[in-house]
Amino acid sequence: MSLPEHIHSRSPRRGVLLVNLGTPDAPTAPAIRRYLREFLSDRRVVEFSRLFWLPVLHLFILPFRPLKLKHAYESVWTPQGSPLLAISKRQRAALQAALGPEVPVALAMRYGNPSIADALDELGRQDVRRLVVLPLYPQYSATTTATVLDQLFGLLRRWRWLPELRTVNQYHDDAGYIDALARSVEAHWQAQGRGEHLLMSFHSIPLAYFQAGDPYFCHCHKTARLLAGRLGLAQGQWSVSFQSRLGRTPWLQPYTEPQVQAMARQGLRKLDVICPGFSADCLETLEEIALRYGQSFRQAGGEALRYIPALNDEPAHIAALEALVRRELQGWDYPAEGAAERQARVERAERIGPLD
Ligand SMILES: C=CC1=C(C)c2cc3[nH]c(cc4nc(cc5[nH]c(cc1n2)c(C)c5CCC(=O)O)C(CCC(=O)O)=C4C)c(C)c3C=C
Ligand SMILES: [Fe+2]
Ligand SMILES: [Fe+2]
Repeated sequence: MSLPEHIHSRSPRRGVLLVNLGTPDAPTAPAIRRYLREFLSDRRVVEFSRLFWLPVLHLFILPFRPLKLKHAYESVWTPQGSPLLAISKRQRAALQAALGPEVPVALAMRYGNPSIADALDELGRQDVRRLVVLPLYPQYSATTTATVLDQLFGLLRRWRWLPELRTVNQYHDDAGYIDALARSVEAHWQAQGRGEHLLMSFHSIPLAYFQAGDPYFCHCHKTARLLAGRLGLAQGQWSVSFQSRLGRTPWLQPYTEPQVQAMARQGLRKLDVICPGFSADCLETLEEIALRYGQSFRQAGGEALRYIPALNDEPAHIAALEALVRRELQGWDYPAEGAAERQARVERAERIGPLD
């Protein structure tokens, strides 16, 4: 007897959810304030006791920081909006093209818009029942990857019929990712000549989080080692630093800005800087590194800090993301079993018998 066709021939629809950090809706103080309020109220990001932190946030940060950040955001804003969102949309479209229309790809931001809630609804409407979630953070951190998953699982608590889920935890040592980084450095060297040193700058996190077990610092160093190896760089030709710290507690070191200044003072003229932890260019790369630290480097006597763009929607990057997603999708892609295979399996189970 054979089973009716529909029982084994149609498998549930698969889909992909890309998630990045998020960015304000506009380069204005109110929009930046809304964004920072959501971001900096996240307990995964700021672990201080709420009793201490909420008054500090609402009295000392939210009234002032948006006014300062407004100019920074204005300096990088594009006709398509915030660079982070504009680039993320291109990444989504490119990955959608690579995977084909059978596997819908949605984009969400952990803070701000488009929200994870909206993206989940969109995937639900497309009848997706098997979902691969790819947070666009190559190095795992509780402050980034984990909070994306917290938010996702929190939203799903209200769903009756949960989708099957696979989550990509990190891809800091993935061959396709390292290869895409190496190609982008080589393309930069081709176009502008080789700098005297390659600085790999990652977003910092509070030192206490590392000491409590966050693997982020180790992931950053492994990415850097693999990239240097792939580029054939010798010791002294490359180094690692950490940028974008906030507040007064110690964060992962060495800090990028003093590092860049020290290199200029030691006589370095042309410095190449790459930020491998940022899958898309954003305020922290375009304004902080390229503009601000570029200036600090020149003021300290350097000639040029050459920022190497993030992987963005480079074909090698999209190919790497596609491979990560396909690896997860493949487990759901098993071929339907024929009658003979099923019979063989039943006989094998009978030979083993009940193990009482
Ligand atoms: C206060 C704590 C913060 C932690 C911890 C943190 C970790 C972290 N952030 C990124 C990636 C990005 N951060 C960006 C901006 C940004 N980050 C923080 C604070 C922390 N980040 C703030 C307050 C801001 C806003 C800007 C500012 O106030 O300086 C961005 C850019 C957003 C954009 O709009 O372009 C990214 C991307 C990572 C990867 C990370 C930990 C590993
Ligand atoms: Fe950040
Ligand atoms: Fe910053």
